[in-house]
Amino acid sequence: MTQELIDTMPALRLGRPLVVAIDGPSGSGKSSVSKEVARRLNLAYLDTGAMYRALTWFCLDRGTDLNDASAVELAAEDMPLDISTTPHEEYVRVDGTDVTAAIREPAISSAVSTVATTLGARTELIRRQRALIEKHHRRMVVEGRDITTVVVPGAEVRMLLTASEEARLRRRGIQLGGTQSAEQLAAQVTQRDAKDSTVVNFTQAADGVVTLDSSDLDFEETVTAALRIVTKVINHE
Ligand SMILES: Nc1ncnc2c1ncn2[C@@H]1O[C@H](COP(=O)(O)OP(=O)(O)O)[C@@H](O)[C@H]1O
Ligand SMILES: Nc1ccn([C@H]2C[C@H](O)[C@@H](COP(=O)(O)OP(=O)(O)O)O2)c(=O)n1
Repeated sequence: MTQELIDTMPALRLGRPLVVAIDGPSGSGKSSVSKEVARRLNLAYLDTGAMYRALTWFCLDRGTDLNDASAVELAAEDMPLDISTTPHEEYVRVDGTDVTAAIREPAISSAVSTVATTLGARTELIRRQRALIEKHHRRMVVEGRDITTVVVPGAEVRMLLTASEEARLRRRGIQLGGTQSAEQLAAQVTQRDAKDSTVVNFTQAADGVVTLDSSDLDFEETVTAALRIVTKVINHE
């Protein structure tokens, strides 16, 4: 299946730029699906949410007041961040400390929206995201909330991955090993999305952005549907 798809994509074989931008709400499957799409298409991969999470970890670690916008902006500029850009290995390091697991803790999930709604911090992280995309010669799957609209509006492929709220809460619950109550899950998914939506729109597809609703698809079906969208868009079908 993948090889057949790749054979129909001259843009992939010739090494031309191919940015696949994927946005969507929490629990829609962005990270897992984007990573698998990158693996199958042999592209680099960037999880921009992990950058906002790393900045939140950095601020909390050094005692920065998350409600002090200038301090958070300064922290964004100061943060020595080393993040994986391959779908084959996941790591996030801040000033040499491996924070890969720590940034997924509920404490970070509850604090990250405050950091992500600090506009100065966004400007700095977006600058770093664009630099990483250029470093990889614009051959990358990039996922987040504002990739299709702000970070790379000129991406070759732009996709909004959605799923019903019920599906997203269920998936996140399973992912966290059933450790979270319904209230905790709602705080980490629904309420966080509501707060994040105040600075970026990831609930409606912008012009030229293809919506993929994964509510009734399993993981493999979602990956296949995403690959079909890539093929279709770059082959101008
Ligand atoms: N289509 C799908 N059907 C069922 N589970 C899925 C699907 N897509 C993703 N998942 C699972 O849902 C969980 C949340 O996905 P994740 O990629 O972390 O979402 P996001 O990055 O959008 O928050 C993961 O455990 C993932 O394996
Ligand atoms: N491009 C992005 C990516 C993430 N964010 C924000 C929104 C989220 O609350 C946090 C963490 O993002 P992440 O993708 O890890 O969140 P989920 O695990 O999908 O719930 O960062 C953002 O504002 N812009």
